[in-house]
Amino acid sequence: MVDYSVNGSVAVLMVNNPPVNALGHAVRVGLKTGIERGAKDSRVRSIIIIGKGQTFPAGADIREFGKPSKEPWLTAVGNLIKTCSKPVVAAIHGTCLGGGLEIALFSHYRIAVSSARVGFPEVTLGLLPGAGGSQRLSRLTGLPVAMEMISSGRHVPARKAKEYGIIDEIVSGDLLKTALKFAQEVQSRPFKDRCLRYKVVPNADRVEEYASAALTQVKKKYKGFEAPVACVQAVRSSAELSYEEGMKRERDLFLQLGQSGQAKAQQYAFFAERAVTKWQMPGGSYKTAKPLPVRSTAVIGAGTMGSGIAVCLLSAGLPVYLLEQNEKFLQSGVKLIESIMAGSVKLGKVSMETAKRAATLLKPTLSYDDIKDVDLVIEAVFENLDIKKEVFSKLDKICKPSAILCTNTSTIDINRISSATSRPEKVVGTHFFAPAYHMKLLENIYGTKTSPEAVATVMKLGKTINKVPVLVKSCHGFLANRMNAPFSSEAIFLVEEGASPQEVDQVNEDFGMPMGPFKVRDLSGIDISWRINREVAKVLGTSITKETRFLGGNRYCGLNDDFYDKGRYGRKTGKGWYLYEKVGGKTAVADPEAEEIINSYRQSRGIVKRKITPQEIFERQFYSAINEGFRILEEGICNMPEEIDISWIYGFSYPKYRGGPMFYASQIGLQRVYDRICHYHETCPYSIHWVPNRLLKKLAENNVPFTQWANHVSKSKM
Ligand SMILES: CC/C=C\C/C=C/C(=O)SCCNC(=O)CCNC(=O)[C@H](O)C(C)(C)COP(=O)(O)OP(=O)(O)OC[C@H]1O[C@@H](n2cnc3c(N)ncnc32)[C@H](O)[C@@H]1OP(=O)(O)O
Repeated sequence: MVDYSVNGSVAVLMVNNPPVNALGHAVRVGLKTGIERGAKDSRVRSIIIIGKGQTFPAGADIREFGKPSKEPWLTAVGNLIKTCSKPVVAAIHGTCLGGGLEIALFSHYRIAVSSARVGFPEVTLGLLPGAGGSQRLSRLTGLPVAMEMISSGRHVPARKAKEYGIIDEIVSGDLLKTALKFAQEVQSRPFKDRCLRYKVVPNADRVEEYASAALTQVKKKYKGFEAPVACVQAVRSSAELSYEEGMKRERDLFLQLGQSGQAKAQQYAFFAERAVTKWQMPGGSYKTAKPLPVRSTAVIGAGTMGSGIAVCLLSAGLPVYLLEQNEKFLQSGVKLIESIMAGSVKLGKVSMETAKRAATLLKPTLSYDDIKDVDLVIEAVFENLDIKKEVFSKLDKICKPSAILCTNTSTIDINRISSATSRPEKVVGTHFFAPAYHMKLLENIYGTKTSPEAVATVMKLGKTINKVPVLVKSCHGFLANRMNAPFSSEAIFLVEEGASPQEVDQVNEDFGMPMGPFKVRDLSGIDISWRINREVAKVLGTSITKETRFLGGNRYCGLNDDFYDKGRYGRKTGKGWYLYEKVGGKTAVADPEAEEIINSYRQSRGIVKRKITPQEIFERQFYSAINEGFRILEEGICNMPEEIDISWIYGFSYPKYRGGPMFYASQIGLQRVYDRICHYHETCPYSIHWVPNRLLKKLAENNVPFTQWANHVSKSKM
């Protein structure tokens, strides 16, 4: 795990633990032995620590967290480095993160190649640097930088790290050769004062000012997360306490966080995000299917979604033909793209260089002929089967045979769309979430005839455009919207029965959702949900009237329609479920007129308003969604609960510190969740989504641990 060799007067400790050289137990033992050996070796006058392969150690081995820790601990290894009688040089490439950066900061010198990145991402795992990083970084960088770096987990590029004082030298050429030269040079220099423990924290007298600014920022930016606050507190103690006391304070905070449910959930989410990349479908998987190259693209439809999708492709450096049916729509799409790009530059999300290049890559057009040679097309026209089929029939005639034809449908079965082409194997769903340039989920959907090659192509595309792609099998609503349907319907039913939109939103926001369902409805537009309901009715061969109480055998609430009839479409009209300060405003306040609409709706239908508890609000929304999640698993729409959880985290901004709805259910206990679902099945009749799911029942009855759930999912279609 750590290879020891001597080159002239320099010992080289090469960490060899692919893929990321994580500092698991064997590596810690190897480093300890290597340092002790180097210290004793009479040939050796300095020591290098370097990573083999793609990176310097990228942190502790996260898989060891939660298990009994085995000595030597990282701090003990670090203390050996720090007190070594010979100077130790950390030679950094790739990602020097977490425990890796701890090792580097214990070393006496740090050199790095310019492409390297350093950081303390522990906070993203619900933790803080646990081997003294919060005490040593501030001594190098000062308090504000240390507080920001540690509470954000940001990866800092080598050049910036040099500016901060973290890296001593940026080097070029072969890292080992340069490091050997550097390690020889430092042999004649005194190095005891290189030990960070003896440095004073710059501007320690301003700690109160820095800490209060940092705390205000993290509480706003990472609302609900415990770790960022603890990170600031740990760095703060580096200025307020002695080094030893600060180390103890950091340790206490680390242990507190480690025992919290948040850390467990965030570490689960880390591995879940990686698990979903290992997709499988009938006839192929990430192991067997090869993606086709995507060098050019087209987006059909320059509305809000189409323009947002174009921004994603352009930002990744892909040329995009933006196709519309008339000049007016086309120009409005181009303007929207320009304004999204300008906004992203202003927020520092996109560099000016990328924005300028994007402008040259965008090719607005009205002609299908222009897109005949592109490698991949994404259709983003109105959510209507007939219109989509018309577009796909044209694409089939025009596009080259190898082109991948994607649809950004949010609900329609891919098989119904691909039937309009002679090449259903090339048709795949790529469902973006609004706003497309911001939300990270890309729900990729395969139909019965979609080829693994087409899936491999869109899974790779997702990564290229910096999204988190999740693969699901086609069905109405797919994974995310299918689960969101009961969640969202229950919110309206709760208001119909007596809750206020504010009460429902509050429960959701207290749980950690960034916005309650009624604020979301106001944002996306009440007219949009009105129209979707009509489309659903049309597909079911019926229509919606004031008397409609059931739709497709399910309970239906017409409250949304009453708001629509009053022209209250949400933010875009300045009023919806809430009142806004202006048309397009963002500040939602309760509105007596909205309350009046709700009251008269209840009166006209003889509904007697009742008091609804926050617990009922929570359970009816989240447990109905969880029940649907189990149905999705049972039907093989996805293969593992991780795919559901990641879809909620990145598609609906579900709080990562709760892991996702399925993980959350496992923490509550499946038997309890199942019992409550049975209760609502009895007390809330007429909603198919309350029929208790069989898979859930089976897993609950057999007390199956979360990690085994996927084994009970139907794999018959693989
Ligand atoms: C007393 C306690 C003292 C100290 C506390 C120290 C705490 C820590 O160090 S916490 C860990 C801090 N480090 C991180 O959080 C880094 C996590 N990793 C990443 O961000 C990325 O993996 C990467 C930037 C390092 C590389 O990205 P990429 O090239 O895209 O690869 P993948 O993310 O797909 O990862 C490949 C493979 O490696 C597994 N993996 C990555 N990091 C770790 C890790 N720290 N421990 C264990 N395993 C790790 C990852 O799961 C992938 O595995 P699979 O191929 O099986 O999916």
